[in-house]
Amino acid sequence: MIEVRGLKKNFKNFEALKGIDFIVAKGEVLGLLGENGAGKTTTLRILATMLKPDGGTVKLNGKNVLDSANEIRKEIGILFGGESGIYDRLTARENIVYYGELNDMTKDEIDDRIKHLVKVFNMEEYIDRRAGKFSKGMKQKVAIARSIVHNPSIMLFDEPTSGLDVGGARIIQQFIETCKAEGKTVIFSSHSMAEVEKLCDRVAVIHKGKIVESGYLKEIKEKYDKNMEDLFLELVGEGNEL
Ligand SMILES: Nc1ncnc2c1ncn2[C@@H]1O[C@H](COP(=O)(O)OP(=O)(O)OP(=O)(O)O)[C@@H](O)[C@H]1O
Repeated sequence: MIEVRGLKKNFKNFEALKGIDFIVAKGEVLGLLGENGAGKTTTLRILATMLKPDGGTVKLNGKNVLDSANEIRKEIGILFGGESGIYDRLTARENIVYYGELNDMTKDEIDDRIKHLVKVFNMEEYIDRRAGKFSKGMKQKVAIARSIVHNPSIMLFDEPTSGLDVGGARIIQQFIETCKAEGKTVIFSSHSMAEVEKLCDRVAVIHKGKIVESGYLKEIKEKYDKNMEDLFLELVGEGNEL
């Protein structure tokens, strides 16, 4: 469960978040939508305890980011888009072990979990090879496996499919569906309306640091009687001049 109420964040005197509210229940996927610079990454970084909020309340599984950051980190998995962040000089296994150790797992716990993840992601052939020569798709799988080595109940994705080809994006989308099926609480940001329509239960649209619409995708689509793309453009006030 994720609860965000009145969340504010300033960078010097620039108000990046001006009082954001949304909730995501266990087993639900929330799509965070917004144009470049709207505040999506800032919101996700606060949820991931990487940035401190300046106002409002942010709770993950009932724990406040301001006083329970260490506990929260054990309950969240983070997959941010762009470079996978996999260490080229380490093998796939070593990359995953390293994250397990960062999450205070014992060697036996890590070994058991890797056995499971290798099967789930078909990594048998390359789990003990150095990551330097891996394809983007292989690196993506290692990055996913690493993000869930500690079996978190909450997953945060920031534009996870940006820059990936169709196959790579499909791996991530299927992973998001698996997270939902396993009852995890999921938030992901995206610029792809097709992806949002496919994966989300709820959406929250951010515009210039404010939520301009949020709720269940189905209800919002009924309310506006529009496809996601037209609806999004109407909400963020773009395209009207065409
Ligand atoms: N560390 C920082 N210092 C100053 N300004 C920042 C900082 N981080 C973000 N901002 C500003 O805050 C605003 C929101 O940025 P944010 O990265 O959250 O947007 P976003 O919705 O994730 O955009 P994108 O889709 O381009 O990734 C932007 O105007 C950005 O320039």
